Amino acid sequence: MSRSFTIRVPATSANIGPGFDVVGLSLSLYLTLSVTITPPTPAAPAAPPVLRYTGEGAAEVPLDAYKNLTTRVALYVLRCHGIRAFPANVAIAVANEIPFGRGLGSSGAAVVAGVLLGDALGALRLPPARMLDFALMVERHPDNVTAALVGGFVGSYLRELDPAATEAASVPLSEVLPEYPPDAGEDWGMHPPQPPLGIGHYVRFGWSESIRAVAIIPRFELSTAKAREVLPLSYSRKDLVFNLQRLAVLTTALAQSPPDPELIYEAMKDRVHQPYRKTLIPGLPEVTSRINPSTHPGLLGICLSGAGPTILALATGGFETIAEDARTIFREQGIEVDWKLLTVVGGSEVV
Ligand SMILES: Nc1ncnc2c1ncn2[C@@H]1O[C@H](COP(=O)(O)OP(=O)(O)OP(=O)(O)O)[C@@H](O)[C@H]1O
Ligand SMILES: N[C@@H](CCO)C(=O)O
Repeated sequence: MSRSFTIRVPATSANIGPGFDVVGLSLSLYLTLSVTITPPTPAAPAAPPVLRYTGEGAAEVPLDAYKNLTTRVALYVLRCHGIRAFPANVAIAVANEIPFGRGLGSSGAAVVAGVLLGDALGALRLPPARMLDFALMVERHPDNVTAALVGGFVGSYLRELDPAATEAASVPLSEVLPEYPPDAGEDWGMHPPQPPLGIGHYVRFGWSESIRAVAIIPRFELSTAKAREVLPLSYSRKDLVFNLQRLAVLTTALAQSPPDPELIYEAMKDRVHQPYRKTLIPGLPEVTSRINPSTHPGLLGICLSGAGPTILALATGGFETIAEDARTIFREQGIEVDWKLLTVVGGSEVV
């Protein structure tokens, strides 16, 4: 008897202005994996996983299960539990709505989908906290993966680990997710580094039902790695206090009904990452200053989504005007955009 299940993981927007590497929001675009496992028969003998892929990223994503990010994460989870290989005859049809490298958490979704896939294929029944540990061994900042896993508006921190656990959690990614060579022997990669217990901890904040997210998505990719390279290693006390003050207010202000635009617009300003990323995203300062609650009724606040280049506008109305005016500002810089009106959704599901 064949077995089928579906994994659905939402897009996410990290930071929301001042909450760099801390807060994330799950949004209504999905990475969906439809998985079927068929037991081998004499007519259909055991075969390695077959991946099919449609939607965002289809032209560039590897379909070899030993190279694809999601299936490599699944294999990492399986091997950490002593399971050498994928079950025979696994077919995975991926449908992806989350654009790659735009600041909408595509890699976080792929990693979370991989953890859920490994858990389901190995019948491991890992609790969510342990799943988060596995996701954090691959994507080292917690904001996207936590929101993608548990859903909603979420804040998270990484626990301070003892020296042994710190070492375990800081092994190079190439050791966690090795490129499985085609000629690898049976035992190759069988002893990957185990995640320490309880790396990430989170809390879900309230969210006002009236708030929607307008994602203004430039038609170019910006890798998170590149957008992190431009950030300084240290910050002034003034800039850190600027962000802490705003983040403390923002986490409660977005739950209030009705939400207060004056409070939220100021609370979504940032001095930790956006000022440095403007060199990679022409038009960023203009969009976030020229679109404000005075010029655009309904707007609450506006920020870079994750590492960019997407801009996230939180609003209770005036969505189309906000998006079209952002389009005009980006066009002045020679950048074309698409936009989507999104809602805040629940976390990942396996059904
Ligand atoms: N569904 C997927 N399957 C396989 N690989 C993926 C998938 N989604 C994303 N990736 C990989 O992740 C890369 C994008 O990750 P990156 O961290 O640079 O951006 P992002 O996650 O979209 O943005 P951000 O982290 O700022 O929200 C892609 O180029 C691709 O290599
Ligand atoms: N907090 C991360 C999110 C990337 O998805 C960053 O801004 O680099």
